[in-house]
Amino acid sequence: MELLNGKEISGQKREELSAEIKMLKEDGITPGLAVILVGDHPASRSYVLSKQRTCKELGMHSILTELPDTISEDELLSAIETFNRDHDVDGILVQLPLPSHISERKVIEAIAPHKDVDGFHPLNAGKLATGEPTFVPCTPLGILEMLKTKDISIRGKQVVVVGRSNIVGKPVGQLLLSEDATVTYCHSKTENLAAHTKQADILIAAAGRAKLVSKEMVKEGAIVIDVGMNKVDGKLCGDVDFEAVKEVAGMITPVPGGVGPMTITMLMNNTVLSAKRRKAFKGAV
Ligand SMILES: Nc1nc2c(c(=O)[nH]1)N[C@@H](CN(C=O)c1ccc(C(=O)N[C@@H](CCC(=O)O)C(=O)O)cc1)CN2
Repeated sequence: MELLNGKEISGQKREELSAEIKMLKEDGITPGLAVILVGDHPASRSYVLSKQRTCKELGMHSILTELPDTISEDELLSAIETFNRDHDVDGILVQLPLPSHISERKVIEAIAPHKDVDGFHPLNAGKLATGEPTFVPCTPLGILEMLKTKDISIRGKQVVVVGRSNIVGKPVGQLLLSEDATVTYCHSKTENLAAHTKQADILIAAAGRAKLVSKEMVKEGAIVIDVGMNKVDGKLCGDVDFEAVKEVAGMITPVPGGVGPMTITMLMNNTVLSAKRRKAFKGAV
């Protein structure tokens, strides 16, 4: 079994991005990311600070707007609008989840699609589904980056995705379909889950249920990607029973240190992509 080390792969990708950012800055463009955090959810705060820190390390411009969880939906929408109009901002994201009185859909739809570096706007989700170039959500893009870095072949392979969220499950299946995989989606209503997962050459667990995937559900030699972030007895654990599954998997991502670090790196990737588009646009006018 080989461990798919997200920190290591992330580090390599960040070096590439750093060189691209240097070139953009030489042309007078500093990639800029605006992050909006609503409320004081400790995990969200820690992810947001990590995004800011990574921007700084890579020499990018970063703005953090913190808003109280009592903020109205309209006030949040107008904060987004300010960044939509700011020419120094290439990427905008609102950290999820949001308080229950705010519509996630309205918030995502308020972000200008050309600055939607999370890739959650329906226009960008539609482009991904129809195979057009677009911002791909960061966790799915990070998974693809890991597979490609490790020269894991995708074409014709059986990919089973457990989970159907708009952030991970659906887009990762679409992304790997565009890489010519044969994709099966499973979810909480799937009958005989193990019969499906056992077929997987690449198994992606993104259901949000601790240790859902047991050793018996995995084919010998399979690539197992764990997207789960569950807290059990105060300890972070994935959707895969890591200790047992590592005995049968060919390669496996740990939690922490697997897919998580890739998510933030691919956010930087998408912001750099957006800045490159700004540069191309500037050159064209
Ligand atoms: N607007 C968004 N909101 C959320 C997203 C997102 O992509 N956009 N994804 C998640 C949270 N997230 C990034 O925002 C994220 C989650 C986890 C990690 C990570 O590196 N995890 C570490 C462990 C961290 C820990 O100890 O708690 C790991 O797996 O090694 C990075 C980013 C939901 N919201």
